Amino acid sequence: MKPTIVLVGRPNVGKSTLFNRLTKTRDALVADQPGLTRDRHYGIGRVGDRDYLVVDTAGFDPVAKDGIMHEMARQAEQAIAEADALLFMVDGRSGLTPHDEQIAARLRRAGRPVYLVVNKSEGMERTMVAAEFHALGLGDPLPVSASHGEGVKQLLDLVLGAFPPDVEPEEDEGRTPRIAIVGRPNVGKSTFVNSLLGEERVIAFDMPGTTRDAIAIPFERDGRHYTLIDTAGLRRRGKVFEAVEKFSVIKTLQAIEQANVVVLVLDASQDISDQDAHIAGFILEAGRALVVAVNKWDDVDDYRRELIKQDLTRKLNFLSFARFHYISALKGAGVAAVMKSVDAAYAAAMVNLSTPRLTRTMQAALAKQAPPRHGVFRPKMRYAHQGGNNPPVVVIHGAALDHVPTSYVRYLERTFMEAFKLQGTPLRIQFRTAHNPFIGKE
Ligand SMILES: Nc1nc2c(ncn2[C@@H]2O[C@H](COP(=O)(O)OP(=O)(O)OP(=O)(O)O)[C@@H](O)[C@H]2O)c(=O)[nH]1
Ligand SMILES: Nc1nc2c(ncn2[C@@H]2O[C@H](COP(=O)(O)OP(=O)(O)OP(=O)(O)O)[C@@H](O)[C@H]2O)c(=O)[nH]1
Repeated sequence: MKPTIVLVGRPNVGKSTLFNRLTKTRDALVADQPGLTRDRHYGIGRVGDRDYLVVDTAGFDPVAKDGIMHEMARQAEQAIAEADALLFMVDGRSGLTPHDEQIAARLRRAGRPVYLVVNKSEGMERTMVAAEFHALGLGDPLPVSASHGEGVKQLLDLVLGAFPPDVEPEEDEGRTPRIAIVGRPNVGKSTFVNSLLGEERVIAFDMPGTTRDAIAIPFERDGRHYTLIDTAGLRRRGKVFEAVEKFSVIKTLQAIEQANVVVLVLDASQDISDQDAHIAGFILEAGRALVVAVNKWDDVDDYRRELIKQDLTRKLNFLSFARFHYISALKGAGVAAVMKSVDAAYAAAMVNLSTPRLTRTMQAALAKQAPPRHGVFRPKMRYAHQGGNNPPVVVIHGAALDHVPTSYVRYLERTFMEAFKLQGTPLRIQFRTAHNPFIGKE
């Protein structure tokens, strides 16, 4: 499970600046997807081989009692409650303020590890910066400069060092697909889960409750085994499951990270919102296989159906690798079709691609359309092999591969996906440039 790091501090101390630095996307090519807008408050980060989630509680103000400030405070409270580590940011240039003291008082009661981060401390004497903030009683002040990047690596090492290493579960053949059903509030997730699990067998359903891990519900459908990653603390009441917790972005993101296949539920009776697009963006960034279920199809007329299809094309074009289904969870219509696509997407995400076939496919693509020259360099691609699953990673070896344009990478992605008939999973390409002086010479 990825640790969740939550940034707290009064306005203007540099939270967004640190957030941006901590979530510089792990994969620059993903960030280049047309139409993908990143959420400004929730992000995925990586240092070395460790992933983590970052939440920026911009606007957190424990003093605000009403209006929009109150709503933001409520969201910040939820984030604090779900945090694994809290980074309390203060401003080393303006010094300690009463507002800082109020926030500190709140955080001392949070029952979570708090790191006191003194920002804007570039060019300042370390002991000087730290001195006055010691008074907050939150341990050693940690000087950083978010805008210059100083001290950020050390901070991350300290914070992440407190968590056990994240061991990815072995993806052997005997494993069952892990599925997460996600979507914004009220789109019909619980209804979908009930339709899915209702008449099917739920195998031994125990709830640990105390572990950090999300609850997993094993079930069987048409003779196949799956594990449902729960996003909202589903509890069984009689024959149906219902959510016992409010919608949680953090739990949604963690479920996405832990799943093999994500079912993104959308509401056909509403326009695609920023929140839908942000959740979709995370699924892509996390590299998860995906099936989109456009729900409440029973509730909309032909005109509305046409509109929602246009809206989907316009706003979620970057999900074109996924299969879309138009369903009614309430009537159970389309749920079986969604599960067929889940199976196909899982198979695609876990595919084994042989080196000779990958290399042949790559060579055919090169023959059809060569990568463009970059200055005096002509990229040379020698061979390809598979570098991972979920998503499948194709590693291409060669020379002068640093400047292959995004459009060409997309062309290669499409070529591999079509050649191997991969449906429902994104595919990543990585380049390895050999530093052998003889490679790349004509
Ligand atoms: N000198 C210096 N300035 C910084 C540093 N980090 C951020 N700033 C500046 O501080 C100002 C506020 O930064 P933001 O990241 O927007 O602060 P914030 O805490 O997100 O503010 P809110 O969104 O209002 O909560 C900006 O002008 C930044 O350029 C730093 O390390 N050193
Ligand atoms: N017409 C119609 N209504 C539906 C359908 N699916 C769900 N609903 C209704 O939409 C509302 C929300 O459904 P839920 O399943 O509770 O939605 P949710 O996404 O789990 O909501 P949260 O728990 O708030 O995240 C309920 O009133 C459902 O009856 C559908 O296929 N058609």
